[in-house]
Amino acid sequence: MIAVDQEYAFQIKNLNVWYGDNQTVKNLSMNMRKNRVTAIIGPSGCGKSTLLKTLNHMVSLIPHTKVSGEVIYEDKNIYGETVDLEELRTKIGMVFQKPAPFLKSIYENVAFGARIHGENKKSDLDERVERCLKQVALWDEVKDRLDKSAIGLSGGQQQRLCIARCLAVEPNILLMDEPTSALDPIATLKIEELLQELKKKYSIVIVTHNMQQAARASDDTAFMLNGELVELAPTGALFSAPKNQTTEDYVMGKFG
Ligand SMILES: Nc1ncnc2c1ncn2[C@@H]1O[C@H](COP(=O)(O)OP(=O)(O)OP(=O)(O)O)[C@@H](O)[C@H]1O
Repeated sequence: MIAVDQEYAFQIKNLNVWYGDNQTVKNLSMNMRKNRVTAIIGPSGCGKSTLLKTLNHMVSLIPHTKVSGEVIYEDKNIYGETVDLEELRTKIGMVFQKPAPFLKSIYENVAFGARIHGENKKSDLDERVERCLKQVALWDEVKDRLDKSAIGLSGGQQQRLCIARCLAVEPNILLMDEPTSALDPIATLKIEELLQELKKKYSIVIVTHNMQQAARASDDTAFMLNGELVELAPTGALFSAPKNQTTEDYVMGKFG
């Protein structure tokens, strides 16, 4: 019987990930709180994205990958028990670095997710599309052009649309892999503001290169180095009074 703490969206225990012979996550244990934004920071190649991809089992789509240890989500170790991967990836949505809307209308990008969730009635679909676009603060900007191609939106709008598409399938977790790295500062701030709204309903894990972003937008921050977790702390504490000297050097910009 697994000890599940309801406070946490994920409990990770002794997690190891290998790509072939290259071990990229090393004996990593940490908990990620529900309805909080957890930021994962660390230098390029330290394993941030790999860690994120273990959380929705995406890592197992990559050939020659091996995972050991536990990721407990809800009441299951998703690496120890049979899990319905389709359902898992519905409940744990993912937003990528480069916004990649479908080559469809704005409406269809969101309705697509809703249909997967089994919604087919036009009035219900309309209602859900509107609700999701409002959740990402995009509705007012697009309500008069819902039938126009999503590709005509700005990068920041496209990224908010991709988040709305995730929300349409009713996840409870959002994983974000450097969601603002392709965006300008204003669009970036909009997404960061959005996170503060979304965390009321969802648990969010964000990988970021941008330490200011972690400091501004997250509640907890995990600092990784060479596949290991160096330090996990409430964000204010990690940046102002890190316990570990290596964390301090990193957040002071001395390396990375
Ligand atoms: N599909 C893959 N196949 C083989 N090796 C991989 C694969 N993806 C990542 N790696 C390797 O695993 C290590 C960790 O990569 P990962 O992308 O998780 O790091 P990261 O901290 O997110 O890096 P970045 O900040 O540059 O995106 C790197 O050495 C990388 O080259």
